[in-house]
Parts: sequence; structure tokens; C-alpha cells
Amino acid sequence: MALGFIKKVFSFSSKKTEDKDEDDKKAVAENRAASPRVKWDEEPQKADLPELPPEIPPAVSAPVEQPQPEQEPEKPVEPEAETEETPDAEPEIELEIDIEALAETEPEEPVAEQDDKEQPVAEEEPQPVEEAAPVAAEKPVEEDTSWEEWKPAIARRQPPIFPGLKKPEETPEAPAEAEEEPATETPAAEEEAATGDKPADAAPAEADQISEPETQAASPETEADVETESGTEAETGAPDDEKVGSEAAAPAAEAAPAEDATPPEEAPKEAVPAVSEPEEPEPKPVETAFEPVAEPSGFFARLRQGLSRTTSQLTEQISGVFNKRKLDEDTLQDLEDVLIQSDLGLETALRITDTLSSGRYGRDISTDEVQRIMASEIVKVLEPVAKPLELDLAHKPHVVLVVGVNGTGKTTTIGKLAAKLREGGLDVMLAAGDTFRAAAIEQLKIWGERTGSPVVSSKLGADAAGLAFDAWKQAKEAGSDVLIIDTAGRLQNKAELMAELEKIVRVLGKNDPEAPHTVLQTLDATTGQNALSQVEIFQNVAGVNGLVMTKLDGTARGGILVAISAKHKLPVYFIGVGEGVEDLEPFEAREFASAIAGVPAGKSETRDLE
Ligand SMILES: Nc1nc2c(ncn2[C@@H]2O[C@H](COP(=O)(O)OP(=O)(O)OP(=O)(O)O)[C@@H](O)[C@H]2O)c(=O)[nH]1
Repeated sequence: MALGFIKKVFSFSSKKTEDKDEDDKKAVAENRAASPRVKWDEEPQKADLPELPPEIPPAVSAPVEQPQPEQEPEKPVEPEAETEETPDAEPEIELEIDIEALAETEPEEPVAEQDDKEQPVAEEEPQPVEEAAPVAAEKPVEEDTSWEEWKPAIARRQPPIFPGLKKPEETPEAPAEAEEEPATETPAAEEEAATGDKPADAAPAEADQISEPETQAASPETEADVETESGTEAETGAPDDEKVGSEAAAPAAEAAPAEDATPPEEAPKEAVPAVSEPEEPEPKPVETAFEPVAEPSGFFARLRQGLSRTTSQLTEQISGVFNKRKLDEDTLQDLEDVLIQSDLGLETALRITDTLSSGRYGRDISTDEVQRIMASEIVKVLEPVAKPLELDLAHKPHVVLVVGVNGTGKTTTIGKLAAKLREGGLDVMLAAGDTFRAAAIEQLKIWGERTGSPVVSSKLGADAAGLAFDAWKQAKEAGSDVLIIDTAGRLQNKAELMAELEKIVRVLGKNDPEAPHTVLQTLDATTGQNALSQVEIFQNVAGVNGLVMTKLDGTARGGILVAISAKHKLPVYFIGVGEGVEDLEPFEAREFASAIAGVPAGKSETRDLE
């Protein structure tokens, strides 16, 4: 019965959504004009670098990224003019500016303006940062202790989450092997040839860079090289590295006994039958009896902690609305404004006010009651998208391509994810597809080292698609279960960069027609409404099929995840609530809803409503 009711509500609201989708932006814009929004004024904390050797080639240590000129000996790559195949030269410039832009940009600001700033920030020392070589690392991650909590949280979801926990013994013979033949010639080159849109000389250049690792791939000793590299791993003074350092701070002591982690308790999925009282104009029985979550400990505690800013701001504003006021048109309108301002989205805001108003007109409303209804409505939006990341290990490697606007946390998320997968017993290989920034490559290598994941990288400025292609081959040869490919950050309105991303996807498909199997987009919660358009465009270009929302800690804009879920309905696999390796949490609808609404764990909405 409860289910039926929920369905009813869903269909009802979905209709609504359609109509109001458009008005949403307007409404938000107006509301914002009316009331100043909260900005995320928190600087990304610089964590102290861990034990990693601080020796870094001076060139790399330059704090700011420089656009690195094309490495082509003779022919300077054509700037913007290039279509998709000339990614190398241009992108650099944008990256730098973008990062800054993001940092200051008003969440909802159209990204357009930021682009203008893209000026070659400085000259890049075309330092061949590293030779393309997989970083060998054997030590399993030890600093992360969250596995015990993390695994259970995931296991709660029905579907097989991490098939990774049990590595398939037999490795289905590489189906795409045959195609690998042409491996020698850079996929980039192929692309070029196919499209004919690449300057003749550019291709060869890439080919060199790429072929390098390939040859190595042929001979297993690549590892050795990497070893050395990793040993020399230098830390740039670059900001990116610092965060990595934070991990070091992470309790390295407790080595997660990953294996024994027993499949935890079942998540009380079934909504508690709403014990609706046949009283008066029965306030629309809050169907989804908001199922409280367990006691705030472990990951849930971290989640609450991370969302505290969003929660406290929302709670404060709600109590302000209902302070000594009864529920009427005015208070409802005020509440709606508050909810919209918190980035929950118009659809969800209306869901909440509709439910709240039903049968409660003229009554005193407590903040607590509003919070529980809010949590209940948010759950309805989030549950359909709170899905586990499913790795199809029949594809060995299962390729995860990580995309997103610069600074949204791609590399950090990759590191965190690699750590989890490693703990789960999977062999992971990383690919430094952000070939534009030396610091990005270094950053990934650090993650690779600490998670025991080999890293495939290439020279600075190399063709990213070529690198991805080569990385797949190396992962294949190494028998890796998962290959996670990092990519350069890019604004969604930069056509040529988006085209490059498209190319990476295409090239990967040459190895395994179904690759990339997972295209994960990272979204920075602090960017608010802008994240909505980011998803749309990356989805179209790269086929994004899963999301990770980062930086939910320290922002009051966590509600944007609800708006994105309502609009795009893409699976949300994880959320980032900090810079540490343990700060990646599986996304759980109920936990998130109760945390964001400020509903104390253990409280059942239905129960309290009586
Ligand atoms: N507070 C917080 N910071 C995060 C989180 N995830 C990433 N960061 C920080 O955000 C900054 C950017 O993270 P990166 O992983 O370098 O982002 P990116 O998308 O790879 O950046 P580009 O390579 O420039 O595109 C770093 O300082 C990270 O430590 C998170 O969940 N919470």
C-alpha cells in the first residue's frame, strides 16, 4: 500500500517536473537576486604532503601550470583552429584559467565568461615529466581504514556491487586482442588518418610518444622502470600534490582487513509502513516513512560532518520561516524560496511544500516536522539514482574513464577509488590522461604509488587518446581488473577540448568495443547550479553514465546533488566529503537525505508525525 502511494506521488511529481523544469532556473535566478547566496569560501585545504619524497624537478615544482607548447619539433601546432585532433597545445592554456575561474566563480555563473580568461598563463617548461611507463607498486593500500564501513555500506544495495571483492579467477581471453595488431601505430594516428583532420606531422609526433610505452608493454620489464620512477617520485609544490598529502595524514596504522569484512547487515530497505492515523484532514501520509539510518558512526558520521554546512544553513532558514508562524501561503512561499536557494531544485522544493501543506494549513509547524518531510521527499528523488558501481570483470580490464571540469576532483577521486578497489582485491592500473599538466601526472603517480596501482603516463603534451589506447594494452597485458583513466579538466563549453574527449572514447572503443565501460563524471558541489549543465554536456560528448559528487564537505550547496538527480537521473556512485583517501563514500539515498535535512539518525518520520 505504501508502495502504491509512493508510485502515485512519483508520477504526479514527474509531470510537474516537466512543466517546471524551465521555470526552475528563472526561479533560482530570482531568488538569488533577492537573497544573497552563500558562497563556498573555503579554500581547498592544503594538506601536508605525506611521506612522499619532496624532490621534484624544479621545472615541475612551479606552482602554476604552464601551457606547454607542442612538442612537435618543427611544426607548432595550430591553436584554436585545430579541430579535435590537436588537443595537445591548446588545452594547457585553458586548464590554468579554468581552475582559477572555478575557484572564484559564483556557483551559478555561466562558465562562458571564464573562458575568456584563458590566456597562456605562463610558459610551460616542456619538461618531459616522465617517460611513459607504468608505475609499479606492490604494496597494498594500508592507510585507509574505511573499508570495513565502506564495504558494508555498499553491500547493502541489492545488486552485486563490487564484483571486485571476488576476483574472477579465469580471465576470459582478451577478445579484442586481434585488433591490437595495429597497436604499433598510434590510435591517434589512425584517427587522424580516418578523419584526415590532423596535420600530418602531428601524428608522427604522437606516435612516438605513444609507441614508446607500447614497445615496453611488449616486454614485461616495464615495471622495473616504473619502479625507479616511483621511487624518485617528486612532489611538486603544485597545489594538487598537497591534497594528496592529506592522505598521508590518514591513519596509516589500521590496515583494513578487507577480506574479512563480512557482508554487513541488510539495509532496512522496506519503508516502515506509515502508521497513518485516521485523524483529521490527514496530512498526506508521508508515504516513505523516512527510514532512519543507523547510528551516526563511521562513514555516516563523516557524511554528516561533511554536509554540516549545508544542513545547518538549511535548518536555520527553515526555523526562521516557521518561527511563530502558522502554515499559510506566505510561509509556504518562504519555505519554497529557502529550499530553492539551497539548490535542491524547484521540483523537489515543490514536492516538499506540497506534502507539507497537505492537511496542515493553519497549524503550527515545527522545524523538525519540516525536516522529516524534507528528508522523505529527498529520498524519493535520490533512491532511484543511488546505485552501486558495477564492474564487469568479463571485460578485463573494465575501463573507467573519469571526466569533468577542471578542479572538480577527478584525480583525487581516482586515487580514492583505486584505494577502495585495491582493498577489495582488484588489480588496478591508472592512466595519466591529463597530459597537459605535469603536476596532474605527478599527482596521479603519487596516488598510484600509495594505492599500489601501476600508472601509465606519457610525456607532457602527448596525445591523450593515444595514451588511453596504450594504457589499455598495458592493462590487458598486466591482467589488470580495472583501468582508470584520468583526463584533463575542461570546461564544458570548449568545443575542441570536448572533441578531444570524444576522441578518447572512440579510441578506447578500438580495443574493446564496449570500452569505456564506465564514464564517471566528477562534479564539484560548490559550483552549484552550473553542475547541471556540466552533466548535460559531458553526457552527450563522453557518454557519462555515472556521477561522483565531490567537495560536499565545507559547502552549503550540497542540495545540488538532489537537483541533479531529479533532472538527469544518472546513477550517483560516490560522494566526496574530504581530501583524504577515506573520504569517498558510497552514495546512500537515505543517509544523504537524512544528513542534508538534519534529521537525527534513528528517527522515523512516520513515528514522529503522530
Ligand atoms: N574538500 C574536498 N576537496 C576535494 C575533494 N575532492 C577533491 N578535492 C580537492 O579539490 C582539488 C582539485 O582536485 P583534483 O583531483 O586535482 O581535481 P581534478 O579534477 O583532477 O583537477 P584538474 O586536473 O585540474 O582537472 C584538490 O585540492 C583536491 O584535494 C573533496 O571531496 N572534498
